[in-house]
Amino acid sequence: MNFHKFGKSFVYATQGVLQAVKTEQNFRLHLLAAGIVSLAGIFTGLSKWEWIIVVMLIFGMFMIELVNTAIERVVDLVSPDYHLLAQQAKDIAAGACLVYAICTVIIGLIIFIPKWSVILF
Ligand SMILES: Nc1ncnc2c1ncn2[C@@H]1O[C@H](COP(=O)(O)OP(=O)(O)OP(=O)(O)O)[C@@H](O)[C@H]1O
Repeated sequence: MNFHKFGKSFVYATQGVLQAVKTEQNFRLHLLAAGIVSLAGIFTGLSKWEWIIVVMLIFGMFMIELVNTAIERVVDLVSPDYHLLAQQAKDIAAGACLVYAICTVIIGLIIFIPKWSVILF
């Protein structure tokens, strides 16, 4: 196993994440949302399995946003001018983020609402 190559891949991947944090407002919004959900989880008191689901949803959102950003970059590179396929590629990639975000909201509500109703009523 080539540890030097592995180390370099890790550095490049970290650079990619930092690049997305620096340039993508949506990514920073997801970071903020992740912080709020984590605080809500701490104050609500989630079980181990609920935390596992919440952490998977949060990191899944980061992952899909990174893939979306990569698609946007490639589209901008190969099609700086207007093209219907470029539009569709960007819109479909954004649609994937939207679908996943809706999924996280639904699962979040399923986890949190019963706990909040016990606390409140
Ligand atoms: N080269 C292109 N050809 C056709 N339509 C495009 C092209 N680039 C962008 N668009 C359209 O404009 C929308 C916004 O694109 P824009 O590049 O401004 O933002 P983005 O890269 O999708 O997102 P972000 O603002 O997060 O970087 C796209 O979803 C797509 O519908």
